[in-house]
Amino acid sequence: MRALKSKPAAGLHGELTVPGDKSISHRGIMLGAISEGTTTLTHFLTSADCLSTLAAFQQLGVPIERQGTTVNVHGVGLNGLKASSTPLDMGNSGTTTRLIMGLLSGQPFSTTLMGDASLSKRPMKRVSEPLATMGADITTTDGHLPVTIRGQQLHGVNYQLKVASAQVKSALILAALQANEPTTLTELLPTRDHTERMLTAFGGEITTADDGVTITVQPQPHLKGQSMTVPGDMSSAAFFMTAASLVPGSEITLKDVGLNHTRTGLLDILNAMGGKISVKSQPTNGEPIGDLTIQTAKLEPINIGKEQIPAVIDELPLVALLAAKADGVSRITGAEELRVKETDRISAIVSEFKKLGIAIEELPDGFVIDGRKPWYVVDPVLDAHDDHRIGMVLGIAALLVKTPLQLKGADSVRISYPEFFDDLDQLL
Ligand SMILES: O=C(O)C1=C[C@@H](OP(=O)(O)O)[C@@H](O)[C@H](O)C1
Ligand SMILES: C=C(OP(=O)(O)O)C(=O)O
Repeated sequence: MRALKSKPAAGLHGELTVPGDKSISHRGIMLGAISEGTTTLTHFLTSADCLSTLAAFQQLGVPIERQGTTVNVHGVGLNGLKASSTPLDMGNSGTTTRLIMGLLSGQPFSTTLMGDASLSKRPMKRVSEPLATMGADITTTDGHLPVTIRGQQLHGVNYQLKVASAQVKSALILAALQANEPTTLTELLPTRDHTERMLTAFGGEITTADDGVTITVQPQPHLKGQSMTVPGDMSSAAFFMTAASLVPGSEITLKDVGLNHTRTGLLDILNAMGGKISVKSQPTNGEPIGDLTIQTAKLEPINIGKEQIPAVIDELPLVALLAAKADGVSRITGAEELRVKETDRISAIVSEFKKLGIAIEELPDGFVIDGRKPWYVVDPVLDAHDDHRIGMVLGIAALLVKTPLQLKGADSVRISYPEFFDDLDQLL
């Protein structure tokens, strides 16, 4: 149980560089592993999820060294991975599991993947079924982990995705590299495009049509290792963007945050709600980055629907918190994907917010929140539901009440942001 900091007298102040992006850190290891030559990643995210990816590739025979947040991946090429004699442990990481399923579908050996209790409840058929259309041979346990992948020669397909998911898309892209002909994927909505951008940088041939959702991947067994600095994770910066917007008297600057447009939904939402944010973009030749300065603002309510969800999927618990202090009723719909994350995030947010007396109503695919109703603490013991993002949003919510609150499962922050509570303290 962790005692959470309650309402700070003087708001949040100061400058912070948040840890590296989780999605990009995972992909850096994976693309580095299947490339020729060394890939150096600086500002790599050393959270439990990314370390699950790092350990899995070591087990597949890839030499990888890490010193702090610098990682050297000595690529073995697409034909150099080795079978693991024991199952690969995916820990808590959906991204590791689904992307590896795509990659290993085309390898000349079998692999079994397992994971923790939360990951073992998450759906895997969304990946195994589309991969099967390419000739993959994957057995799941009732659609869940453990999963066994028996590598096959894959063929190219023309496939329409059934969920708006960057993990499913990326699994198919990694499989398509190993197919005997090109693959065309059509997304339901554009989702984060780090795999596409990074694959291009590593020498792959992948194009996205002007419609933003049709992606063509050429088979490409030869990729070349790259050096890259991982941008700060927008999904981690989001906690402090929300805190500074809501806690009176705040002004903070977040340095070198990734500003890829497929990830900046929270920035757009905060702007639409009347948030005070200034963005100083920096020139880069890779992923866009910049510094964000955020001041406290009086917020208007917002309506968010399905089209806006992918660019803010991991920040929706924070959108709920912003709505819980906005001057009116906000409605978030089209977010049923939240039910299949580390926990059912819709039900977790509703039950934890109700402990704070927040006027929130659960919908099958989102929530309705009346920010005009005053909060009152009904139960001071909050629960992270074994979900890092729920734990962190509750750590921010505590800054908005005077009553001391406790958090069960605060250790869950290790999954994406081990230094979260220390970094928050720095700004208080
Ligand atoms: O591709 C990725 O790196 C991720 C994609 C998203 O998941 P889905 O693809 O399941 O939406 C996101 O929620 C997750 O945190 C990371
Ligand atoms: C859903 C998340 O990650 P993953 O799917 O990789 O477990 C997340 O980080 O919020």
